[in-house]
Amino acid sequence: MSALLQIRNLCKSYGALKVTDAVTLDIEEGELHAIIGPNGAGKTTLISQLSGQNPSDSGQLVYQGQDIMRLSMAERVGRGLARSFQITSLLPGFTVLENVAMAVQARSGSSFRFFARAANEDELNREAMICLRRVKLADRAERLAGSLSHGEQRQLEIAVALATEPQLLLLDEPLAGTGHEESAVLVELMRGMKRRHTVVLIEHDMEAVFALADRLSVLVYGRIIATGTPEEIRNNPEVRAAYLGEEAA
Ligand SMILES: Nc1ncnc2c1ncn2[C@@H]1O[C@H](COP(=O)(O)OP(=O)(O)OP(=O)(O)O)[C@@H](O)[C@H]1O
Repeated sequence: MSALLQIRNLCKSYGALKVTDAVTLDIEEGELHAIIGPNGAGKTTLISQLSGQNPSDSGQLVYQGQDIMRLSMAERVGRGLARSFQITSLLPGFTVLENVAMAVQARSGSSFRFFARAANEDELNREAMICLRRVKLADRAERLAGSLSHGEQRQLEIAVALATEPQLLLLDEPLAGTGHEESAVLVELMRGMKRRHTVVLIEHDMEAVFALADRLSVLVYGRIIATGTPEEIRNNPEVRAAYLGEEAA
């Protein structure tokens, strides 16, 4: 069976700087695949190329057997490939529930036009509450998004992404800036998402990455130098030399 997402020779340069250098990788259905690498290795750029936010110079992206290279970000979301957006894309003056309900509506598009207005709103809120329960934020539904703690805002970002019903979810540093307790909540949440969603995760917290990932790829200067299980990556001499060092032993 072919992979859910096939990445072939994907490239991206900024002027003379080759940020994504012929990346070839298969993302298998149901796996949590972490992409790790030093600062500036090109991880965020790669995720942006997968989501369609950032156009690629060349290469191939085949999702569910179809070429998606030329599809816009919205079209990719429509096919089930979504990125969790940074906190800056949350609407701080709207409630937590409203933030998620808007994402449900964006995904559902015209299918809600046939409902009467009140029924439409009830249905949107009902679906939004399901997403909030999944990220353990149901009790914050009526709070303004801007009043949430940093960790809760990261949970909300994930709820907004889940509202688009993604099959493949791209998560860019969901633990960044979170404290110990907040990060434990988010790790549990990601563990709960495994299997149900295929996840590509970028994360610097190696403890979390090695605990969660089914497979990892190591990106250095825009090139994938290794892909394997946590055990294989931990014991790979090239990876240890280039990135993990002795601390991951
Ligand atoms: N819009 C841009 N214009 C020019 N250079 C860019 C642009 N975006 C990223 N870069 C450069 O591309 C390289 C890769 O950046 P990127 O943010 O993808 O790396 P990263 O692995 O996600 O880093 P970090 O772990 O620090 O978040 C860096 O050298 C960065 O300065």
